Amino acid sequence: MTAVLEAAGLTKRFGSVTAVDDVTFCIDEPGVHGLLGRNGAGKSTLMNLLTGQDFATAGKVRVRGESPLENARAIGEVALIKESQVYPKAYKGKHVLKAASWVFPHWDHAFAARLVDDFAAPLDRRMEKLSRGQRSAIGAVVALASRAEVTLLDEPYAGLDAVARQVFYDHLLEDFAEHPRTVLMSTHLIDEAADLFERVLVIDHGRMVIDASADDLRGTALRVVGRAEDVDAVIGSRTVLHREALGGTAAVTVDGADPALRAAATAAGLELAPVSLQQLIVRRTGAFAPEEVAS
Ligand SMILES: Nc1ncnc2c1ncn2[C@@H]1O[C@H](COP(=O)(O)OP(=O)(O)OP(=O)(O)O)[C@@H](O)[C@H]1O
Repeated sequence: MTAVLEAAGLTKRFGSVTAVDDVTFCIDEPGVHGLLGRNGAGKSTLMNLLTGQDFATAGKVRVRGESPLENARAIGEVALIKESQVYPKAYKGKHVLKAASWVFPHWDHAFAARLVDDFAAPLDRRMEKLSRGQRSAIGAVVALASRAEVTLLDEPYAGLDAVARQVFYDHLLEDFAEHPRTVLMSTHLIDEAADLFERVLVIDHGRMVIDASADDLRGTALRVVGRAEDVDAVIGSRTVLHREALGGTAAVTVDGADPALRAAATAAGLELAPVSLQQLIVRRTGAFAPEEVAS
């Protein structure tokens, strides 16, 4: 089966900055996936490479088995929605939607009209005059109504308020259920979007540091809370991702959530709590020191 998105040894350097560093991954099933990482980690650069908007310094990228740089036929099957999108000067929202309806063969006009209402997207004003949230609203309409087989969303709703973001999540899940496709979305609002993700790719200093199913990932860490001495005895030599201490009490996030740890913690009367995807990624990427990358 041909992979939908594939990168092998993908590298992009801008002078002395390695924005994407030897990244390899393969997505071969429809699903909504997260591309996460800190500011400057390389997410936008990776998305630009995946959509042929930039050239790789080294490595290979394939979208539905073909190079995005050479495959003009695939243009309507791959959508990249990004906050930094530049529009022709005279373009209004209605022009953006009209152009999108020409480019994307699966464009759904009725769905687009419903989305315009739900996001209160202004269609008759120039794009350059719109607020950040209004521009995001137009982007959200294109992201959803295009129904492109491969949809890359680079912080698509950065300007949207909480209500509009929830509208976006609801529409994405509902429409995805009826029209399965591959969606790769970058966001900094990890906890908010976490339930959407089947798989999570985390990039740090250009390197892919996590590529796992969201469920598996959540099960890889545990927070153990209680008397500091008891907590330390139970966690033993396991890797500590984070530690908070107050008086004699400690709350320790441990890398590893094996049954032995759970049993020992329960027997010691310690409190066990799951670690959210956001906490886990913050702990893992926070602990990823630049020296480790260089070595
Ligand atoms: N055109 C460019 N010229 C020089 N450096 C660049 C260019 N584009 C990106 N970079 C650098 O590459 C690195 C990765 O940037 P990128 O925009 O991909 O990060 P990001 O993960 O999308 O960040 P953010 O979450 O802040 O949007 C950064 O150090 C950035 O400064």
